[in-house]
This record gives sequence, structure tokens and C-alpha cells, in this order.
Amino acid sequence: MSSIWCCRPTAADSDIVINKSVSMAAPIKVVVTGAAGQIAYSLLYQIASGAVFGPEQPVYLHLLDIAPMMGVLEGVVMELADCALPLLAGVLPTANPEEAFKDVVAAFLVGAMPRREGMERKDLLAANVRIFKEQGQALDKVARKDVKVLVVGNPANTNALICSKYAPSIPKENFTAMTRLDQNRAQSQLAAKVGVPVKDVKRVIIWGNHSSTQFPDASNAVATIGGAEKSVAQVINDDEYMKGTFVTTVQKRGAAVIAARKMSSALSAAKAASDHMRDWFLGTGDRWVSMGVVSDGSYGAPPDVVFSFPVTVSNGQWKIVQGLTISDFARQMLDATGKELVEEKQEALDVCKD
Ligand SMILES: NC(=O)c1ccc[n+]([C@@H]2O[C@H](COP(=O)([O-])OP(=O)(O)OC[C@H]3O[C@@H](n4cnc5c(N)ncnc54)[C@H](O)[C@@H]3O)[C@@H](O)[C@H]2O)c1
Ligand SMILES: O=C(O)CC[C@H](O)C(=O)O
Repeated sequence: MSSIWCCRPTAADSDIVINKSVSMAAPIKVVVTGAAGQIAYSLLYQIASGAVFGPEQPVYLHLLDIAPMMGVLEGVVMELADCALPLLAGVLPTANPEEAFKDVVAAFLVGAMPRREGMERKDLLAANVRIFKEQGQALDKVARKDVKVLVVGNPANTNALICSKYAPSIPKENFTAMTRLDQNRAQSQLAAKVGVPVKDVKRVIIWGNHSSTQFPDASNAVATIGGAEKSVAQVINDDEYMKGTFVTTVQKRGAAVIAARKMSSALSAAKAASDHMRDWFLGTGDRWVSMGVVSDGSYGAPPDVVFSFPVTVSNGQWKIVQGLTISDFARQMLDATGKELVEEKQEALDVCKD
């Protein structure tokens, strides 16, 4: 595809590293799929402005979409040029997955059909899972073996699993699904309920699937109130809210946005994708964040599905937070979302046989 603004970085691939100590590091290559869509429209600015990989890390953006969207994508490329962003080293718009995935250190897999009003999740699975089979195969062929892959396109957990299965040469730890939007929603609900800024609520967990069976769990959450950390459950002191309204509000928030906007969430989804990738690259310290990762069976979750757990990240490696108490209520919720993921996995594998 011809483009108004398209250049290639001069750095050798071996120079492509995150370098926080040098004032201007070599550019890293980052791919966003679904680049002509609505989530990408917010996400690209965040990546290119330094919000994800840091204010001193130039990026070279690979933008993948399907052939009929190349005209729209050209407009996005023009707008990126018109932003005059100092960290944006270049842009490669393409409809070819192998070109898009070549040498990238980070992949935001957004491109997929979103659910619209009246559509069921199952309608999405059959349509979208094939995309992630094909993209897994392309990643396997051309991507760096240390690429970090974030799947946003729904059904995100199962798409991430399929992508990983079709990219066996890349470690399965490098494939994650986005439940950070659910975490951000949960944190925001609790902050409003307690009456503190959202940054002062910590340790909210999203367990399981990015779907209405997910378990938003505030039982470990703490809020900083008057300079001291307090248990959110004790401050709210309303079991019905914690196990009822809070849980269902977060579970159904995506559907509520679709009902209001007639389109699925995009601004908040892009922000969550930035948060997820930034934390994966730059680390979390002792903060807990939720990520869909290939399950090792921790907390009795089914193994070999992409299940959202609380994790901490250090040196680019995530680690599941261990040792948390699971109540009878939590057990039921974890089992329900795990069961859905096992069913989705089977459906997806059936679709991929064709
Ligand atoms: N995990 C989450 O929290 C979360 C939140 C919001 C939305 N989503 C999901 O993200 C996905 C994208 O949403 P959107 O609102 O940006 O949709 P959109 O329809 O605005 O954009 C999707 C883009 O993907 C492109 N695309 C389709 N097939 C492709 C392929 N094979 N390769 C590359 N690009 C392809 C489309 O042409 C389109 O430009 C949807 O599946 C949506 O449900 C996930
Ligand atoms: O399709 C849905 O129900 C949700 C869309 C999106 O994943 C969100 O959480 O906003």
C-alpha cells in the first residue's frame, strides 16, 4: 500500500531493545492490528506519545488491517504524521500479517469483529477465532521469539489461547489476554463507593474470562484513606454490594457501554491496553494487576486455558500472586468462569479444524 508518510528505521534489529538509561534509544517495532478500527484510533496515539514504552523510547509502528480498510488506514497514517510526535520513528501500514509481525517486540492484537447490540458472544467466537489462528501462524514464522503479545479482540482469552497454540516456537508465557479494562472498571466503581481517588484503590482482582462470567473480586482490595491503608470490604461493610451490585456492574459494563453507544467500548479499552503493555514492559513493583495468562492450574483454575489471575511483573516476566484465600463464594465464581473457558476452548478448537 502506498502511504503519505511511511519510513523505515535505520537501527539494526539487534539494537531494538527497551533502553531506559540512554536519552534516545533505538526505535522498537510495535504492531497494532485492527489499526483502522475504533480502539486503535485511541491506542495509536498513546503508544506513539510515550505512554506505553516510556518518554525516551522511540517506536516504529506497524499497522495491520484487512485489504478493504487500506484507504481508511491511509487516513490514520496521515493523522499520525500530523501529530508531529517526537517519539514516532516511522509507520508501516500493511494488509500482510507476515510483514506486520516481522521483528516486533510488542503486538497489540486488536483486529477482530466487535459485538454489537443483539449479538451473542458465541457469534463472535466463530468469526474471530480464525483470525487468531492465522495470526499465530504468522507470528510463529516471522516474529521475535521474545515478542510480548496482548490479545484485545474478543473473545480475548480464547483468541489468545488459539494464537499461542498456532505459534509453538514462541513461549506460551508471551501470550496474554486483556482483562485490565475490567480491573480499571472495578477499581473505579470501588473508588467512587468509598469516596477516594481511583489511584488510592489497590489489589482488586479479575479472575477468569473477559466475559459476563468473570469474577471481579474486591475481597483483598485496600483503599488509602487519611494516609492509612484500610480494607475496602470493611469500609464498605455491605456484603450484598460486594457480592452483588459490584460484581454484576463490572461483569455487565461492556454490554452497558454497547447499549449506550451502539458500539463497544474503545477509549477505555485503548487505555487498558496501554496499561497492560506498559506494566508488562516496565514492571509493576508490588502492585497487583490482572492479566489473562495460560493457566498452570493455580487456585484450582482449569489448566491450559487463558485465565485472568492477579500478577506482578518484574524484568518483563509476570508471576501469579500466590497464597490468597479463596472463600466458598469465590470458589463458585472461579469454577463458573473456568467452565466457560473450557467450553470456549473446545468450540474454538472445533472451528480451527476447518
Ligand atoms: N478485551 C477487552 O477488554 C475488549 C474491550 C473492548 C473491545 N474489545 C474487542 O476488541 C475488538 C476490536 O474492537 P473495535 O471496537 O476496535 O472494532 P472495530 O470494528 O472498530 O475495528 C476492528 C478492526 O479490525 C479490523 N480487522 C478485522 N479482521 C482483521 C484481520 N484479520 N487482521 C487485521 N485487522 C482486522 C477491521 O477491519 C477493523 O478495522 C473487538 O473484538 C472487541 O469486541 C475487547
Ligand atoms: O461484547 C461485550 O460484551 C463487551 C465488549 C468489550 O469487551 C468490553 O468489555 O467493553
